[in-house]
Amino acid sequence: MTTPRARYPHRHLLGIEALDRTEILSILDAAESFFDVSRRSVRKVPTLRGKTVINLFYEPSTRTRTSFELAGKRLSADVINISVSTSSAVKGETLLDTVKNLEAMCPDVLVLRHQASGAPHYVASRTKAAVVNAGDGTHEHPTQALLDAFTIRRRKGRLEGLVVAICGDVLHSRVARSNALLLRKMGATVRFAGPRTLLPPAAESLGAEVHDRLEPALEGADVVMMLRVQRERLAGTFLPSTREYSRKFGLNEARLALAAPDAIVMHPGPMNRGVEIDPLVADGSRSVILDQVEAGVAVRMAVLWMLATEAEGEPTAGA
Ligand SMILES: N[C@@H](CC(=O)O)C(=O)O
Ligand SMILES: NC(=O)OP(=O)(O)O
Repeated sequence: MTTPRARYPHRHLLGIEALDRTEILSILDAAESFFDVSRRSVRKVPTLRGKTVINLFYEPSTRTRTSFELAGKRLSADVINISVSTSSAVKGETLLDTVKNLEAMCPDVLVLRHQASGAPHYVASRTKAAVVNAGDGTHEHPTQALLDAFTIRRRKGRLEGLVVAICGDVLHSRVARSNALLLRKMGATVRFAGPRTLLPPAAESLGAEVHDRLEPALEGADVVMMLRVQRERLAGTFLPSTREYSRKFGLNEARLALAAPDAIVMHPGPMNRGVEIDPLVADGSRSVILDQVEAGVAVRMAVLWMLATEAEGEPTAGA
């Protein structure tokens, strides 16, 4: 297996905001080279033998935590998972104390999900380990945007010039924010759509068109990305009722017909079936939702490889 030489001059992966186009392409190309190993079409590789990855998750996760674990294991790293509900955080230990204690065990990479926006940035400036943001509050989820870009590029052959509609609870979505940043850097057009109460006030600053109805955003779109209503972050009444939300903002087959004939449907998961997406669409022939999950392992392999080998100079993968 050969992996392209990486161009990734950062010590951490905290957000898409700090990456340029070449660095994004570098990660996507490295992920391509790891794809066969990630799918187990090829035996695992010894690239990160002797390295340690710690997954520290303060919020629930199925896809991100599992795929970081698999990614590390397929690269032969030692991977430790810490679920905060069974850690000493429940006894009152602070985030920084937890990180300092983990650091004493010499991890190379710390993968952190936290409910506070900015938590990975705070930790990154206080630890020797490379930090990966696995989702911080309503801020960023960079590896999700990278795996989404990987999935789109595989299906469409490019990112540049595509029209991507990102629909639903944009306000609370770190996925929407990271995707908008990445897609704009790669030359795609981004449209946000959702009820006014779930659209961020500064959406235009992300370079996105903003619509308070789904239909104009879907018109001719190449990619339709639906978002979950993040009830855990709703601090008040943002929605009249789930039924009305689904009637006005749910993606069904009739609405999907407004998009380009070869449009693909995405969702970062977890889905609320029957709320933001009709099961017929979620399981339909245009859905690439499980391809996104599959891509997550290859993309996270690329990210771990770049960060864990960064200290040793320009990385080239072992095989
Ligand atoms: N799983 C994604 C999206 C979601 O939860 O709706 C996240 O953690 O941001
Ligand atoms: N897409 C995503 O981040 O899923 P999880 O919350 O299950 O990790």
